[in-house]
Amino acid sequence: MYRRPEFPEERPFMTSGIRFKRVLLKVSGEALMGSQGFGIDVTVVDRIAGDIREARELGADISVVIGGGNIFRGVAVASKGGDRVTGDHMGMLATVINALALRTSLLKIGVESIVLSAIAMPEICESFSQRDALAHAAAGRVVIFAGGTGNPFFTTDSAAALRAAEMGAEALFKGTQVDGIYTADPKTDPTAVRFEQLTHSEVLQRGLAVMDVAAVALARENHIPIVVFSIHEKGEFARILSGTGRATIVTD
Ligand SMILES: Nc1ncnc2c1ncn2[C@@H]1O[C@H](COP(=O)(O)OP(=O)(O)O)[C@@H](O)[C@H]1O
Ligand SMILES: O=c1ccn([C@@H]2O[C@H](COP(=O)(O)OP(=O)(O)O)[C@@H](O)[C@H]2O)c(=O)[nH]1
Repeated sequence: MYRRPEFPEERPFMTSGIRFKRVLLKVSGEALMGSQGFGIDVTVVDRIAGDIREARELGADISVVIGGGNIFRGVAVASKGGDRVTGDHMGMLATVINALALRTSLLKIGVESIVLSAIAMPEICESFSQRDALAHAAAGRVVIFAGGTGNPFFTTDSAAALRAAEMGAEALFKGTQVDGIYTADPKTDPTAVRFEQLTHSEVLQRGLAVMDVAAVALARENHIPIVVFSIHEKGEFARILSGTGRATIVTD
């Protein structure tokens, strides 16, 4: 039977009325490029950092897994006949660049945070261990997980489900380009209809491709709800935590 790990110094549950106290936020890499089409738009990163601060002020403990799609995806190498593993290594390095940008934006607004990378690069940031991650979270820091799972052939969605389980998160928030899960990809199918609520099994059975299968299966196994929402809407993260806001919630 899976048991949620406890923080070393568990803080009392705040009576702030939020839906989830301990949250893992997955931030899409693609979202960070804003309208530029590539790389990092600092104004977007600053805005997302502000959203994280706002959610913390509601009483939520937040940790973050950050994507890398604004800079590099491994499939881009593989699709041109290159080596997938090398491409994935490049993609994982991209997530570290994004993590450093987010930490910079959080520090600017007075939110203490730390980058823990699944790939050791001690001159740049700390290396991931569950023990350290829990200790930093207990000390009130926003833990930013970089480097995905540290393994090729995975995605940062899978890393988000993995870290959510390791952190004992009560929910995995996927902040992405769309405001929920639809019957089909709303970017390509204008007739797609949005769901308010689904089960993990329904997401998998219907082949709803907003998140990869491995990530949804891992969240299902560990009974972690998934909340899909638009990372582009300022303040939406806090609104959903408060019980309003627009999202699709995936539960057991
Ligand atoms: N059934 C669906 N409902 C919602 N979005 C979907 C669906 N199928 C595909 N998508 C697409 O999945 C995208 C999110 O996945 P992905 O590109 O991996 O995002 P991220 O960069 O946030 O990890 C959405 O932007 C959307 O275009
Ligand atoms: O555990 C992981 C996580 C990510 N990646 C690589 O890093 C890239 C960027 O991550 P992702 O595509 O998940 O970023 P996002 O879609 O969230 O921007 C991926 O395409 C993979 O090449 C990987 O190899 N292993």
